[in-house]
Amino acid sequence: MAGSVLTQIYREKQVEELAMDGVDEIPQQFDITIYKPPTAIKAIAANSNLKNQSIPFIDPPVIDFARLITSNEEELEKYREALSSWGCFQLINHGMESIIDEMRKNAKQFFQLPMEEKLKCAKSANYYEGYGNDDVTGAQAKDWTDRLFLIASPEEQRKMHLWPQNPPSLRKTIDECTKSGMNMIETLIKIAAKSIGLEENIFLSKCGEKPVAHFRLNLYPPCPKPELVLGLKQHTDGGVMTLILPDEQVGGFEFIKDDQWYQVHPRPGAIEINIGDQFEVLSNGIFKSVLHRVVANKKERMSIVLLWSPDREVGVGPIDELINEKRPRLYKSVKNYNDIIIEAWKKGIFTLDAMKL
Ligand SMILES: O=C(O)CCC(=O)C(=O)O
Ligand SMILES: [Fe+2]
Repeated sequence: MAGSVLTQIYREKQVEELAMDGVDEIPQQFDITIYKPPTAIKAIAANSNLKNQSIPFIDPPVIDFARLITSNEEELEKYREALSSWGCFQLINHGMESIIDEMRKNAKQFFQLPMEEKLKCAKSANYYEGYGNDDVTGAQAKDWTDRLFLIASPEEQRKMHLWPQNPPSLRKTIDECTKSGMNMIETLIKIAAKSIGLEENIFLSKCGEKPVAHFRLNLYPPCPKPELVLGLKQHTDGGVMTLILPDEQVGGFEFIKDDQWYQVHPRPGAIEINIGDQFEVLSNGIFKSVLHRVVANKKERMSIVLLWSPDREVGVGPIDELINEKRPRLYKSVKNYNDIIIEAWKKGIFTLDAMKL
């Protein structure tokens, strides 16, 4: 294909190649001291100076899935607190251990392939799916990461030419991981409704027939000057819930709680779950979408992420049951939240701010 020949000749290097070149100086386009966060993000990230500040550790709530599904009162209370005050939690006893092992093995094998092989799935400049770095405008720094980003569900929306053929089991593993991850998230969404005294299908029934799952394999190559870059800039996830398989050896995930950044020690065996913007919108602000980022490191780090979003054709807004005199409607209703996310991501503004009435 002529397009791919051009990509081979003119393409920018992937972050992994910069890391392998052994660059001493961070290329300007990654340098967060040159490209400052846009205004909206500046206020909240005022205390986010990475150079001179050590970020305190915190352990987000640990939720036992096996206990949660039996409607154990204590677990439900912890879960409600995680959804409404933290925006993130760690899920244990989830039953996904073997597929997670398989997924991590396959993801690692993919990133270890020669660049030429990975570039068979290269993303194009103006569209997010495929293998490569993210798109930014001139106003912000690029993230120190290479990722494979795919729509994994519904099946008919998959773009198979962007799905790697190597390692040979990767496609099947992503498929299985998507199916069990989506089931898990849908169960968690039901229990979230029950935890605040609502009928269990109340949120899911507003998300349409064909929820969307985005799948991301993130590689954060070793960085010679981690204090000058971010692995992934501060953002909220746009969907309802996100399932993250963090690197169990190398930390880097940080999030904001009560206006303070915290870092998390990866907990072996746990799945990290984030609440996304559309759960905050559906719950009229009761559940909190968590602002988070990934810092860079001198060591390589890998994470695997599944983002669950409503059907694109469905308008998502606060549910009637959570709007009343005491809690007036906070957000408008929109379709195609993904388009809003991508535009906001490029401009560096918060998507939720664009949703406020
Ligand atoms: O790498 C991580 O731990 C988090 C990744 C993340 O926030 C994302 O892909 O949206
Ligand atoms: Fe995220």
